[in-house]
Amino acid sequence: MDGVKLEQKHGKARVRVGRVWRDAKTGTHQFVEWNVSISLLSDCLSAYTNSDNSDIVATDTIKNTVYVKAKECRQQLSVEDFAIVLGKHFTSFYQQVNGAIINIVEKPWERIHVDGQPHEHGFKLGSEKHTTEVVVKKSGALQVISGIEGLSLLKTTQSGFEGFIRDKNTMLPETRERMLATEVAAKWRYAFETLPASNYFMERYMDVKKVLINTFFGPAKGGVYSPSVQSTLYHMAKDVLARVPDVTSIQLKMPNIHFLPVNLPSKDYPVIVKFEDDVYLPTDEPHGTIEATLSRIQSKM
Ligand SMILES: O=c1[nH]c(=O)c2[nH]c(=O)[nH]c2[nH]1
Repeated sequence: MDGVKLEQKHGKARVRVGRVWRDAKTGTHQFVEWNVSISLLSDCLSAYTNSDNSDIVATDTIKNTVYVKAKECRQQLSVEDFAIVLGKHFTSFYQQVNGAIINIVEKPWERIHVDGQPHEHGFKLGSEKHTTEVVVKKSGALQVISGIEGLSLLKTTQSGFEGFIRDKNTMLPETRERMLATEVAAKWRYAFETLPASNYFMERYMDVKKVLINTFFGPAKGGVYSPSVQSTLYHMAKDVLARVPDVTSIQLKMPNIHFLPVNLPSKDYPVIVKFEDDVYLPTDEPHGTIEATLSRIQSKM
């Protein structure tokens, strides 16, 4: 049809795979669980316009390929490296495929310790998740975004919020003493040109996570004062760019999860509960939404 433009992609979402690697010498097992979503950018327009499926990679084949490639990876690898393996396969194996977008979320299985000893084959579920989005072009060009989801952080003091706009709808009192709680979701982009060495992505993930946590809390003794979620978020992003040189930009989403002071006044008695920075009502809804992206000049997120 004249005067219209068709843009399309297809793939398979939420392909779940668990992979065990067994070391026969030591008896130690490694384990990961991944949730993989794949979108292919391919020349299959006639499937849409002419009922001709001859250029389609079936989404069922896409799903099977996840298991084939998981089997072929003989050593444990990061979500980023597995996404690159998949993206390279689809863009090089199929003439029709010009690009592949791979998203993976890793479930946080952690090795269990029994009597202080790492268990050979026992794991328990942790909290925050390691994520990635990799775009592979037919030329082999790569874009890698890594991320962390569900990093729940809370401090019981060293947080306040003052000096904001006051109008007829404002009830919130100013304070220099409150709880600060959030569930950090971060995504960051890398600057590398060529494929990095193995372990690179795991190491950078640990680096970024450590900076986010250290900057949120400050020193173990005394902490650091937060004048707002916005300010703390900015310092966290700035410290990641300062301390992890390969990261060119970072996006942080930090909901402000409120802990409301509990005051129970009474008509008949002096007061039932008087708030003294001690008893709170934890709430999920509603929550503040605060997010920002910090980039080195000339990089894009
Ligand atoms: O750190 C905060 N930032 C806000 O934008 C905000 N708004 C609000 O009601 N409380 C807070 N706290």
